[in-house]
Amino acid sequence: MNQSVGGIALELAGVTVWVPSGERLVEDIDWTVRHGETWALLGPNGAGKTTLLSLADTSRFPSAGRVTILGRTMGRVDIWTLRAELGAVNPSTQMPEDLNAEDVVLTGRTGSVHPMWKKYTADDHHRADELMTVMSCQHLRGRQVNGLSQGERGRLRIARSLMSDPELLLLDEPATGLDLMAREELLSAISVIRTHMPQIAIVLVSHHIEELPASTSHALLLRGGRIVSKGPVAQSLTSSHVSACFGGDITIRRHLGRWSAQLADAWSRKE
Ligand SMILES: Nc1ncnc2c1ncn2[C@@H]1O[C@H](COP(=O)(O)OP(=O)(O)OP(=O)(O)O)[C@@H](O)[C@H]1O
Repeated sequence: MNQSVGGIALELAGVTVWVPSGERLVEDIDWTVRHGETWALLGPNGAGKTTLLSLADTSRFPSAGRVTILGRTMGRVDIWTLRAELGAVNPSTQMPEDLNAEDVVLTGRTGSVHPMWKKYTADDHHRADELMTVMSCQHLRGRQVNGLSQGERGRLRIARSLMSDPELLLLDEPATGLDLMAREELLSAISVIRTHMPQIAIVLVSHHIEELPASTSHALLLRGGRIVSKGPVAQSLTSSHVSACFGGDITIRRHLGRWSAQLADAWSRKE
């Protein structure tokens, strides 16, 4: 299903998730992600980010409320069909170490761990090549996974997830554990996706605002399972909201599209 920019990709309405012990992991969440938007899902440890992402990738059902993904409401749809239309990227996903990079990307076409050679057409090979260029990993084409760095693997995983032409891309802490250059290469590649796929909706989970790509258009800040702020970054990603979210007097700055955070008293001591 090809959606146009502005249409709803993901909608959570009155969503609460609780566990058998009665603990509420997220509560009263209303959240709409539209095609063409890149959302950052931010919050401290235990805020509920993974819980929200697991609702969006269909691996968890809400205890109350409604989750609608690409026009289909959870509980009324075959989740396997829906899952095939999502791009969900988790840095802990293993790739067969003996495959070369292009083959790994191709497996995204069939959603399989190992290549299903008979199913790939010349167009698939061409698309894999294009996506490796988008994610700045075309030079890795013939290299085996076991020789790739964490940053290279991260870009490859995203290229692989784009092979199914997902309308919704979910990125779980993509920059965690990367060194400075690998992080910067990954974040600029994520921004480039937007240029090539203007209609795709992207949700990216992070603890750190320094790890947000410049293309981030919206943010949802969570604390203790509840929303602190949400909406376009100019309104939601402010010093006061980030301070309330992480607990501290935090000053946010934006420079050349990217964000940085500093404790306000640390800043005043420097001056
Ligand atoms: N199955 C469970 N049973 C009980 N509590 C849980 C369960 N899963 C998660 N929690 C709790 O729910 C809260 C939210 O967890 P979640 O993993 O969504 O947070 P998070 O923002 O992703 O955290 P982190 O940044 O540390 O990954 C945490 O307090 C966590 O301990």
